[in-house]
Amino acid sequence: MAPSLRLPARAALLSHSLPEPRVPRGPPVPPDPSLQPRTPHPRGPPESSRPRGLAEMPGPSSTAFIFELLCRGGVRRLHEMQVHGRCRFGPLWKARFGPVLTVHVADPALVAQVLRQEGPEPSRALSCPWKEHRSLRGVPGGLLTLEGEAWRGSRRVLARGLLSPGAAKAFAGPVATAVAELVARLQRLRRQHPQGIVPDIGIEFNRFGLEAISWVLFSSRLGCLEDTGEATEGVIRSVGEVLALTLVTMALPRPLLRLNPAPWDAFCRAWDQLFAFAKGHVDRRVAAVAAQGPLAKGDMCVTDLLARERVPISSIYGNVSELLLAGVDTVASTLAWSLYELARNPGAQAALHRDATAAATATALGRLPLLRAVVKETLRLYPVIPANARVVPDRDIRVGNYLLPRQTLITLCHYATSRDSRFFPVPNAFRPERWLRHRDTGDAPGDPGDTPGHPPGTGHPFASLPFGLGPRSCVGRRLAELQLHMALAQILLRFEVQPEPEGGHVRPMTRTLLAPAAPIGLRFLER
Ligand code: HEM
Repeated sequence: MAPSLRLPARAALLSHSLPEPRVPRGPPVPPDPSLQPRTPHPRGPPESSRPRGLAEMPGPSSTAFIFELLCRGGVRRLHEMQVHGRCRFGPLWKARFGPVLTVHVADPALVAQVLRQEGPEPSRALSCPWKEHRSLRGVPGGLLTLEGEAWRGSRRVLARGLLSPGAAKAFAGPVATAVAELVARLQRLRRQHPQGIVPDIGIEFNRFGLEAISWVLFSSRLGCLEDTGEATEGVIRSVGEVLALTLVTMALPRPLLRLNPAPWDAFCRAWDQLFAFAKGHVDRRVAAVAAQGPLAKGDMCVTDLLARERVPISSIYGNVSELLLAGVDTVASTLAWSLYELARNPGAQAALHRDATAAATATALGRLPLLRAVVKETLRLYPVIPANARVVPDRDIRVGNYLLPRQTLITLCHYATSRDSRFFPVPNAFRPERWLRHRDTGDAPGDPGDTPGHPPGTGHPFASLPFGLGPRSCVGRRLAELQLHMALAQILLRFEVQPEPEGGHVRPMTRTLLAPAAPIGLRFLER
């Protein structure tokens, strides 16, 4: 079990004493000019006694920022703009994203300050296109968009089903089947190519993500990984469109959006398709269970859990639609980046293959310290959610030298903090060993997962927070880690993975999530 998932413990951790940020130790940090903040503050910026107001905070002018976003492709480079913003303005700056003013926080100690002061019902946004879609259609949303008491009710049920210690066990069977189908598909695809190349592994991992999450949500076997699985491509496309259009619809000034409603219409259509798909499968499952009689606990999917708690059917639709969105590309991108890096780092791949071969059972496989370290390092370099958000609760809060008024939107710059050379020496290098202890014992207390993203000996506990933290953190974390660990281990047991000979360097791009900017092609050699 990943101890970091014990929610009450983590809530207590947040409200009382967070581990003091550690000053980086170890070898001197080679300078990385592109990533150096204007003023280095290993323990966070020093605070003056009288906090300043928002008006005094630095930041780009609104026109310059909008120009950068819309005319110079900045929406796709938002993650890089975090790094540039920190270099130019320091660890706190303000900018206008569309109609909304947001304060960027790009220092782990300041991220800790924000999270320490969030209330029991944290909010990520006052308004956003996803919420606008729900209110336009008059349908309830799910965990991603609900707030307050409604959020708390759904969160309680879903956390019990997805984050409790038994959750991973309950989903291990379906995930193992999906992994076996993925490996078989990779084998078929590699045989179709003279050099054993699969030209776009992202698509294959999207299919895997949808197959696994559909089983977990509604016990539906979709057959996404079979050769005839094209029927589900529409769902994958809809997820992609929602993600691609979210930031555009958010950043475009409202008058422009009214003049050219095409992006907004396409965005709503994509969400409608996801809701329709989810509704079909929820209805089918509810009818099947009604006909079949009471279920054993181990046979329950998320739809069953929500129905058992008498959650209204429209809220079940909203919740599973949003879980569907959250569960496909997140896992797929992380798998793609992990294999991309392992293909380019044959030493790490060979070490992981050695450990995986020696593991006697599937459980031992999932607990391999190096496997967990590979996933942590991948998520440090490519945090799926490069920027998270929080709304200041109903009172002003102090962050660094500034007093942020209630309801201010805060952008937590996770991409910038997780590539900060003060906390991760040679920050752009893939080095899973940063996360290993000398005598790493996997899941024992004190595992790096215990504190949020804290590599032993160097880092800062808030420098890499790929699943967020606190009561609003990722509810799918346990399921995601299960899928990532199982899929990576089985792929590496079966294949040696090499870069595509003609393939170049693939950069990340922001598409709401951080995704590969070009297809990742890899060569799979049978072991
Ligand atoms: C590598 C995979 C994943 C990563 C890195 C990831 C990351 C995140 C992050 C950073 C957040 C925001 C947390 C916060 O605000 O503190 C989040 C929220 C969420 N994630 Fe994930 N996620 C992943 C996979 C999944 C999966 C597989 C599911 C579905 C089962 C899922 C469902 C959700 C939901 C519903 C929320 C909103 C939680 C709430 O507001 O209460 N995620 N995720």
